[in-house]
Parts: sequence; structure tokens; C-alpha cells
Amino acid sequence: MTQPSVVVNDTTLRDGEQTAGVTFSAEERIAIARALAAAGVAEMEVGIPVMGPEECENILAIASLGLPSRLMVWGRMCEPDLTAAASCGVHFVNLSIPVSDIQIRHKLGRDREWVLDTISHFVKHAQDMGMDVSVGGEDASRADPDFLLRVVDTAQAAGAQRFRFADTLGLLDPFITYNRIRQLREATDLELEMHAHNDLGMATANTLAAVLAGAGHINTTVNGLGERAGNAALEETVTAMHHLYNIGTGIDSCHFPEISRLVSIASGRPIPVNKSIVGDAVFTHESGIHVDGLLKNPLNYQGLAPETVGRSHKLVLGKHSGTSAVMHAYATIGITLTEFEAKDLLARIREHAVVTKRIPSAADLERFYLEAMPCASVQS
Ligand SMILES: CC(=O)SCCNC(=O)CCNC(=O)[C@H](O)C(C)(C)COP(=O)(O)OP(=O)(O)OC[C@H]1O[C@@H](n2cnc3c(N)ncnc32)[C@H](O)[C@@H]1OP(=O)(O)O
Ligand SMILES: O=C(O)CCC(=O)C(=O)O
Repeated sequence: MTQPSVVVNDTTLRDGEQTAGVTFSAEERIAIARALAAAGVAEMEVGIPVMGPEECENILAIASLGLPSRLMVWGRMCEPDLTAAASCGVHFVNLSIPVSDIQIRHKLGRDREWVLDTISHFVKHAQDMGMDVSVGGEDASRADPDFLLRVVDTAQAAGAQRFRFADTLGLLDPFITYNRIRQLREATDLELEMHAHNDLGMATANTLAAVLAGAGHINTTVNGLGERAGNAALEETVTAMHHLYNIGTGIDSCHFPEISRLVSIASGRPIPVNKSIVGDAVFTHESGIHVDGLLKNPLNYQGLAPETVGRSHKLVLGKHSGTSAVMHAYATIGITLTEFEAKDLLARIREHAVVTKRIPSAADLERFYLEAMPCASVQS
């Protein structure tokens, strides 16, 4: 486990649950919160109090667990949201406000000055109620950069602790993200948090770009759950930060498979088999050249040591196998093959793959062996 230098604020229980059709039961919310805390996630956004008494009870239940993670709730910049937030036993609130002209005008029917005045008022008000405040800049990626600087100044002057830069519609790429966050980083010493969406498949890349530009806080969700195409995936961003940049988060990545399964079941969203880090097939190898290389030395085809994320390599046989793989697979079931025998069996294995589109089982391998070498016997 690495020491934290980027604070992960996981929003599976807020933005993750905003995924259309997804709801978590009270028990599932507690199980997810416990699992995230056990993995070492420093912060989590646990809900939206103004949604009503049931949401508040669920938040209170998590708050009463005494988890080591810092908890945050989400609300709009308005009185009902703040009142509800103050009743949930959580003392850190992200107060969100649209900062792009399109949302200021066409969602709120307001203007930029109203936004600045509202930030000043509600940040102070929330602090007077005993809460630490993060200002959530909704649609920050479409905001006028100069106006965003005024937003951040206003938030800081009012006493906010953090500014969340939301790429609400997932429109950024890593280069633009880097420049936008760098500009803010140079202008303020407020904590900066990146909230990325995955509409163009770049949420993880944009989150990393924000970190490299100086954001010390990031939002993630388990399995990349979240509005539309989802948010930056916890498992991807954390693994990339650890692996590429040696940036610590305090998170033990070995917990990812377990948390990922838990959230997949609770959300009813299966994990794609090729999903980075946690997908069933992402450490599975069939191609002959790769398996041969891995058997000689795992480093030949291992960018990421699977044990570091709670996984292991799996070697399978199929249409693309080579003789080394066949000899290895038979050795694991106690049959030593000559290279000549392995080549013979490889043809049989390829035919099986083409006809059945299945990975052969140990029983299939024994049967192929007995068919190819009728005088041989297999010890069970
Ligand atoms: C980008 C994001 O992820 S933001 C988070 C979005 N999450 C959710 O919406 C999930 C939870 N939402 C809810 O339960 C409900 O929408 C509630 C309780 C928040 C509000 O419900 P309702 O009062 O019925 O309002 P409704 O959902 O129809 O409309 C939203 C209202 O919030 C206003 N609003 C939106 N953002 C903000 C903001 N940051 N600050 C102040 N008001 C806002 C809208 O203008 C609209 O008000 P209006 O009808 O007076 O124009
Ligand atoms: O303003 C915020 O807190 C961010 C809200 C959000 O989820 C988003 O904009 O995508």
C-alpha cells in the first residue's frame, strides 16, 4: 500500500447510484461503504440528503459506522438542500452550482453574478451550520475559463475548502483537462478535485491529467458506474496512479476484485469481461506467442503484476495456442508430452475451439490425448 498523496473521494454511493435504473438497498450501501473503507478509500460521497427521509436515514446509518473514511454529502446551493445535509450526521458537504453559461441561463434562469453571490452566501451559511464545504462547479468544462477563476476566488473568499471541477458531460480530453486544471492550480491554493465522466471514454485519462496538473483530489466510482457512460473507475485511476506515477492513495488495490463484484451485484450491472483490472478475462492468455513468453518469464507479457490488484494469470488453450502452451497445459494435469505429441494435439485443440467456441476443460484434454494415443492411459 502506498502513502496517500492524492485523496480519492469515491462517489459510487452518489453519482454511481445516479446510473439510470440503479438503486442500492440500505444493506448494500453499508456493505459498499464498509468495503471502500476497508480498502483504504480516504473519502466517500454517500448520498443526497434532500432526496428525503429514507436517503437521510441511509446516510446516518453509514455515518454511525465510525468508518475511517471521511464522509461527504451532496446538495445544491439552496436552503432545503443545506438543511437536509445538516441533519445527516455528516459534516462535509459538496454544494453544487452550475458554472457554464448554458446551464446558468437555461437551467437556472440566472446570470453569472447570481452564481457568485449564491456561492458567497451558501458557503458561509454552511460553515455557520458547522459544515466544511466543497464547491461543486457543475459543467465546469463548458464554463468560460475567466469566469471559472472568479468562481474559485469567490469560493475561497467565502471559506470553501475545495473546488470540484466537474466535466459533467464528459467532453474533455486529457490535454484540455491538463490546461484547465493547471490554470486553476496556478490561481488558487484551494483543494482542487476532478470529477470526470466517461462519455468519450476518457474519464480515467482526464482524471490522471488533472492529477498531473495539480489536482490533489479525485472522484471515482467502482466499475466506473455513474450517469450515462459513468465516471472515472476507482480501480483504473488508482492502479494507473500507483503504477505509472508512483502516486500514493492509501488504497490497497488487492481489494478491487471483491469491491467490484459487490458493486456489480448490488447495481445489477455485470462487469464486462474485458474491463480493465477487474474484468474476468484481463489476465487470461491464449495466444501461443504470449503464453510461451509468459512461461519463460512473466515479465515478457506482464505490464501489471496481477497480484498487485488481487488477480492472477490464467493460461487457456484455443485456436491461437502454440505447442509450449499445450505442453504446459498437459503438464498441469500430469501428462508429459513430447513436442511432436503436442503439435498433434494442438490440431485437435484448434478444431475443438473452432467447432465449439469453448475453452477445452481438463476432461477434454484427457479425451483428446486418449484419442490421439490410444495405447496411453491417464492416471486420475
Ligand atoms: C450533474 C449531477 O449529477 S447533479 C446531481 C443530480 N442528481 C439528482 O438529480 C438525483 C437526486 N435528485 C432528486 O432527488 C431531485 O431531483 C431533487 C430532490 C434534488 C429535486 O427535486 P425537485 O424539487 O422535484 O426538482 P426537479 O428534480 O424537478 O428539478 C431540479 C430543480 O433544481 C434546480 N437546480 C438544479 N441544480 C441546482 C443548483 N446547483 N442549485 C440550485 N438549484 C438547482 C433546477 O433549476 C430545478 O429547479 P426549478 O424547477 O425551480 O428550475
Ligand atoms: O457539482 C458537482 O458536485 C458535480 C456534480 C456531478 O456529478 C457532475 O457535474 O457530473
